[in-house]
Amino acid sequence: MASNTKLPQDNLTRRQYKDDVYFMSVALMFAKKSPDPSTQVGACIVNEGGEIVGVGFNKMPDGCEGKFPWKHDTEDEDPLNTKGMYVCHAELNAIVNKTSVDVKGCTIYVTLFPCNECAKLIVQSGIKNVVYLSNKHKERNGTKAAFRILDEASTPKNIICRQFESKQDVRDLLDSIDPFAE
Ligand SMILES: O=c1[nH]c(=O)n([C@H]2C[C@H](O)[C@@H](COP(=O)(O)O)O2)cc1CO
Repeated sequence: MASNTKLPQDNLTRRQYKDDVYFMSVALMFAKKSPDPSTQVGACIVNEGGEIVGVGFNKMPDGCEGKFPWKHDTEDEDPLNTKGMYVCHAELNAIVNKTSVDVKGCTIYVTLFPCNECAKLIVQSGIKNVVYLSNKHKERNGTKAAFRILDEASTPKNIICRQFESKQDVRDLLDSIDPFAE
């Protein structure tokens, strides 16, 4: 990215902006590992020193792969036959897979705006920044409740939640990778 390029989000430093592009790219790559046939979500947690301390994607609980349906709740009226009851969200997996003692003060990059359950986890774990890409489920009550949780918690806990706006820079970064370059 040329140094005179206008930052898409004016309140970000150039360093923060570049970090956003790198870490959202990591979250997107992990999303590709998700077996969910309809929505693959990835999350990447970064500490205040700029180190990745957790990654995750949405998947069934360990040992339960292939044992529960990937059906959406619109496809079966019995909730027990739908994925929502069983799937572990990307944020949960990233938090429980952490390589550090805790994730206090960290930033979570997530490819989809968190649901209410993940918003609770994020707040309780001490994560300070949430950077999300898509908000395709904004009409869902879970998403609306998550907004409320993050918003209300932001005053005492200083949580900052913002949308990632640099999709083209992620494409450019990933396109520029040549694993065989000398
Ligand atoms: O924050 C999230 N993190 C996350 O991993 N997910 C997962 C759960 C499901 O596997 C999938 C959502 O599926 P769908 O878009 O078909 O409702 O994304 C969903 C959300 C928010 O809804």
